[in-house]
Amino acid sequence: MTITRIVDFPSFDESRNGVVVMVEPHSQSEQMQQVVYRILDANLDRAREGLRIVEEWCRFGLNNAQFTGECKRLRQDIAHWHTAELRAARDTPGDAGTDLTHPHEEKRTSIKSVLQANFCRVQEAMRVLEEYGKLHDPNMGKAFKQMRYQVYTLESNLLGYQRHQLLWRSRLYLVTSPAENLLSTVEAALKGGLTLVQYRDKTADDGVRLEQARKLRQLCHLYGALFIINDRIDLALAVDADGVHLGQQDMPIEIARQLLGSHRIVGRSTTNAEEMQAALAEGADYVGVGPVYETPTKEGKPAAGLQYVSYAAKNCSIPWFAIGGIDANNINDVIDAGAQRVAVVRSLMQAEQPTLVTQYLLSQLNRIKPES
Ligand SMILES: Cc1ncc(COP(=O)(O)OP(=O)(O)O)c(N)n1
Ligand SMILES: Cc1ncsc1CCOP(=O)(O)O
Ligand SMILES: [Mg+2]
Repeated sequence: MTITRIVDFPSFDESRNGVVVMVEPHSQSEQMQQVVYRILDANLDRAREGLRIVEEWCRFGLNNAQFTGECKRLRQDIAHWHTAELRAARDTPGDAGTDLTHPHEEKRTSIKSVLQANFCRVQEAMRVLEEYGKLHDPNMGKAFKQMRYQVYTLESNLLGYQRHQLLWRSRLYLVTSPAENLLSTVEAALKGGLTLVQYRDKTADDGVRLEQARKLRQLCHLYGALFIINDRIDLALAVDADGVHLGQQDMPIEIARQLLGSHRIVGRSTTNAEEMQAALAEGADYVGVGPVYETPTKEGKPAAGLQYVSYAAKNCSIPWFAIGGIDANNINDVIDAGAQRVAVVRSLMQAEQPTLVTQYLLSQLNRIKPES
């Protein structure tokens, strides 16, 4: 081991595999400045790279000029701070952190997890830039604080946008009923192409509901499907669901919005024209239309009939799902009355082969041209 000079920062001595490094006779403050520059340089790169990854999805995946533009502008703002002075401090071979990866970095299961990980990376880097930036230039701390909040807003807007896009694309909606094989049935339907699931259990204890909702949310997100909770805003928040479904006897939409914000989905049941107009005026994201036929799943509730389906087809400007007694035998009658989307309970929950039934129902619904 060669020791030329004891420096003021022990970490400098230990930074290269235990070998004490030759240190130029810099002053303590010059050495400290180099360390800060290296931190800033590394985190400026990290923030720009993370944003670039998000930007590529906004551009090629979503084809969305607004989100792409926001990512690009943020990258340019970051680049403005990446001066030659900071770049000159780079010392990649001497950086003990370059080989370190987290197991999660190797394993991303969906676009969503790629985006989440990279938003997190950008936000962390910006927090570092905010704190260490203050030592370099007082304006740098302020600038990165603002940018970090802009990134939080971008993330939340992007998530909300993707949720609503998927809602509009969804043609089939599974509303669950209590079952021993709840998870495997839902998974089988997801394998058939289902993209929208509502957890509905009117009798279980909250502990059970919480556990099942958590598992279902994870499962749905693994398959890229939306996960909605029936009736309970608190449960939707507790499990970070994509939204809530509220009936006429449940919470007002306005309260749901206050609690869930605009990025989560709020659905409303409607049985007649008046309820539909109210749901539209109150800002529902989608409505249930039915029961189309009488059904044991909603014992005692009179059928609204196919006339109401036709009314919805002519008058509803948001996604709407015909519900109640719909199965593989009568789905084409419902489609002929004007439905482009349907919700079912028994047809899938009691199916022997939920994957095949999902595929069949979707094949019928996908024959209809999407609304312009
Ligand atoms: C998609 C969809 N439409 C209607 C309903 C019924 O909701 P609600 O009237 O609140 O009755 P319950 O489901 O709570 O018994 C629904 N759940 N989903
Ligand atoms: C929850 C609900 N709301 C109106 S009809 C209905 C139940 C539909 O169940 P099924 O598809 O088994 O007839
Ligand atoms: Mg309800």
